[in-house]
Amino acid sequence: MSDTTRAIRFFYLYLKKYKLQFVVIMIFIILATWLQVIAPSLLGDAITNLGTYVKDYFTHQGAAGMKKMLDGFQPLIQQANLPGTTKMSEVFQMAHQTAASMHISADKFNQASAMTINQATAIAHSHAASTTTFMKGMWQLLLVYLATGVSMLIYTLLFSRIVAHSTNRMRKGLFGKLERLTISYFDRHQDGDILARFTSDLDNIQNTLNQALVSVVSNAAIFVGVLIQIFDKNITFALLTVAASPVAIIAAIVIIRQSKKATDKQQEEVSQLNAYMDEKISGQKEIIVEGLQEDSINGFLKHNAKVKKRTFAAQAWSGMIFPLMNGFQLLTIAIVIFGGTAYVLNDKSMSIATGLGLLVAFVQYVQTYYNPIMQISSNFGQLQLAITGATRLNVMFDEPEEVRPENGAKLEHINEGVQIENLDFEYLPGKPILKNVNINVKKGQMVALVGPTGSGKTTVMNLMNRFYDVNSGSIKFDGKDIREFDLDSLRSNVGIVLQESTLFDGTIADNIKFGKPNATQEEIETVAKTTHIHEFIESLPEKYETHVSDDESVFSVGQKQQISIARTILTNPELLILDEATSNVDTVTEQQIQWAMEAAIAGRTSFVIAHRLKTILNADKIIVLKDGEVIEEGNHHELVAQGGFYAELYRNQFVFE
Ligand SMILES: Nc1ncnc2c1ncn2[C@@H]1O[C@H](COP(=O)(O)OP(=O)(O)OP(=O)(O)O)[C@@H](O)[C@H]1O
Repeated sequence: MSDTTRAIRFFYLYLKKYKLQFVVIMIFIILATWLQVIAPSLLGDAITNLGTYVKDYFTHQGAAGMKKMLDGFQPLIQQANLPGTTKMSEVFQMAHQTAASMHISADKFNQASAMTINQATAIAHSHAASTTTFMKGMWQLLLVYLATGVSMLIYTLLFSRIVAHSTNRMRKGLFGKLERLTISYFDRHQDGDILARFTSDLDNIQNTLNQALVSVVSNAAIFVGVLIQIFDKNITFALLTVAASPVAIIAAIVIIRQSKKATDKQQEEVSQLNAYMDEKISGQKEIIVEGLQEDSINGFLKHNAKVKKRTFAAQAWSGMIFPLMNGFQLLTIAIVIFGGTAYVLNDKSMSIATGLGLLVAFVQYVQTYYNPIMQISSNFGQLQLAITGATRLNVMFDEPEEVRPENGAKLEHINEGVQIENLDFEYLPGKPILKNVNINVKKGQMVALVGPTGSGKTTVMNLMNRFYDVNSGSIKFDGKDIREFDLDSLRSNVGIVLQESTLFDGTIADNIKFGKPNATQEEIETVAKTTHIHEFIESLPEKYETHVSDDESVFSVGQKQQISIARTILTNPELLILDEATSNVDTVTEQQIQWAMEAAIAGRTSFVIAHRLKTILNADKIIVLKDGEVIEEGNHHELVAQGGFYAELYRNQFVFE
């Protein structure tokens, strides 16, 4: 499936809910388009009406009208030799008398005067009619502009609402998905990359839906509407209007293609720069320790220079489209004026006012015709970003989720113990990590896992609460495969203290009661006392209400682990897995961690991944792992007596410490 098809499928899934709103939006887009299309025509008509109105106005008001009227009376007035100030009724009266004295029959006189009066009345009527037509045209135009604005406002508001709702649903869906993903997804993806899906990818989709999509749909409608309208109005003028567009469209396609290539390269460079910065920010302490700041800056400058180069290229290509289309628009206006004037002058049957109206209307049409082409081409880059965004979100949505057994049994207690049987596991196909591991632990026993780095100790822990599932063999609680338990109940009964503890944004109290939000202050303080961190917390000005986060912590690494142990004890898990902190901690903290661990382990079935062997001297069982295999098993004295790998390890560490 192509990226565009996947993106369309993605948008369909999220937008199909708003079918009715889309129908209303389409109605208003079509209405606004139709109004915009007829506006130039109405403007042309108004110009024609204005011409007639002005002509009639002068005919009626000006010299020509007066002359025409007076022409009829001229011979009579001259013959009567009257002063210029005489009123028309007096003139008429006198003219009548004079005509009688000149032996002009009353009939003839009446005929002549009636002709004059009719002429004046016709002019007055024509003037009144053209005034009404002109005013009506102006009102129509005003209403059309007003209705266009209102229609655009309605569909834009409706669209904004849909966009806000749908992107909100996308964000929620994405976060929900994130929570359901397997741990291996997080192993394979950098934090920055995951975060980018929530920020830049969603932003691109939101901006495109908000601006570009409405614009593309309405502009495509306007384009079709203008085409129909111009060919309906006048074929010669319409042909003149579209004459240059094939060349314009070919030029636009070429530029858009180049622009897309340049934008892709720009984004590649931007993501490389981001990855570089991500790496340097998280490793800043090491950079300072090693005095590598200058190298770090030089590396940054190299990436930044590449981004600058690619950004310029992308901007140059995408910036070209607008002036180019503007040029085609101006060229077409010139074609319409020259070609149109020649056509109007050649067509004897067309009045000057009609010709002028057509010219004005088509100069307007050229703009309405090119505007959509310009808008669609300039929105293409934004559309491309949204397609990329939707594709990236789709990829995340398609990731496999944790397998949750339907109607899985609720785990409440572990009454007999934990059995790991013939367990094989590999993270990556063809690279076995654990090989035929067998461990049997009775309820309440403490088992220690020891072995060199990379021997698979943490991996055993990862399998115990189903971060990963075994490839073959099984892990059983009281003889029941852990894959048959409801995942939430399994995890809430398996407490894990990780080597590197995390603090969440909130107070110290919030952090301790993380796994049991309704814990009382008394319960919180009890576990803090058990893990020997209470006194330190009490020494802080705001005590348990001190604000902490993973970045701004008041705790040392060892103290963080004490908090983490307190947090785990509070949830009172049936099985405890403890990965001892390897980081250098001072002897006082080490002793406090040791006490905290002992308090956590007491009476509980537990696995301890030990790095300092003195932590596990009292373990009921010590499992020695090497290259993913159990090579020795027994308690401390038995293993020392065996004189094998463990005895060697113990001797080395003892000498070292
Ligand atoms: N997510 C992963 N994807 C692929 N390989 C992994 C992953 N996690 C660990 N490994 C590999 O599995 C092997 C066992 O790792 P594991 O973390 O279980 O060792 P460990 O005994 O706990 O080491 P350490 O004492 O250093 O914590 C190592 O070779 C490691 O590189």
